Amino acid sequence: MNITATNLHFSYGGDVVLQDINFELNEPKIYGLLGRNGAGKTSLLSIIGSFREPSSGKMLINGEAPFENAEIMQQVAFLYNKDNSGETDSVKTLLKGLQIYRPYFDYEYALELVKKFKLDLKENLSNLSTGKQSAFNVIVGLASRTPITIFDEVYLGMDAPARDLFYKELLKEQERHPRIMILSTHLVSEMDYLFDEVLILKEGRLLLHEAYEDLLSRGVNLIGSKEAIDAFSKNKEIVHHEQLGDTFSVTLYGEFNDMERQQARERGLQVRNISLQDLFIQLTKEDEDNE
Ligand SMILES: Nc1ncnc2c1ncn2[C@@H]1O[C@H](COP(=O)(O)OP(=O)(O)OP(=O)(O)O)[C@@H](O)[C@H]1O
Repeated sequence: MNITATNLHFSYGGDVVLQDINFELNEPKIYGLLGRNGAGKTSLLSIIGSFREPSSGKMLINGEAPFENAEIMQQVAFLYNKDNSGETDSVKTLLKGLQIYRPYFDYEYALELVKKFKLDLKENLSNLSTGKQSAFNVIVGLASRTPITIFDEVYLGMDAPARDLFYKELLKEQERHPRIMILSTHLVSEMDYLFDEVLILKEGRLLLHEAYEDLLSRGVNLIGSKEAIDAFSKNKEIVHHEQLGDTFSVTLYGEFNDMERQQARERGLQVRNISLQDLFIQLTKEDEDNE
């Protein structure tokens, strides 16, 4: 399977929500889609999930536009925090029903997960707690085994042990049945270890798309004297800087190789790699956050 976005734009009425988005996801990997509130994550995922159409440009799945495309829709599961208040069916009835239109759905596996997440099969979905309804979405996404599975912040209602269970199941599933999994989140520090690749949206634009390992090696924090820091941040992208008394600290984004690290240490600088969460915060900072 592959997902390709080319010069994709999307607006709600007159409001531009996504601008000039270009990327290709073509391997069965776990992709983390990060962005601050309102960055456009749900809008982008709903286009992949056949819920919406781009205003211009293209979103193609295996070369075809997903919108109202029945064949493609069977290959994609888009899970989000749905309002289930009108739902009158039990968990069991709903899971059984999914077998009809989800060709890869594994009912036995769904039952296994129901036990693990401690859901009551006979209970109406609408009567479950918020966290258990989120767990239901997680179960549907995992057991659907669709070649493209999208979780749009479904785990937000779940408590920490339940989220942990989800992450573990996700990794096991990915090993057994590799697929394109896209997870949107702002729980970056909790989920970063899951990601093979990371996409960051900022104000409707794709800021970056990189392998997680590469991304981590690009974020470096230097602490020390102004002179030494200035020398080492020349020609680098400075994403954050601050002064604490006589000590300066900068966060750089870009190649910072072993030799440069060694030289920086020799000049008395502390050199630290930064976490994806820190990098995310620095890269998606708005101008007013710096004031
Ligand atoms: N149904 C809608 N009608 C009009 N504007 C909308 C609608 N849904 C979203 N938007 C706007 O689109 C922009 C992007 O929203 P979107 O939900 O895609 O962002 P997000 O990154 O998923 O945010 P969050 O992390 O808060 O869920 C926002 O400015 C939002 O106000």
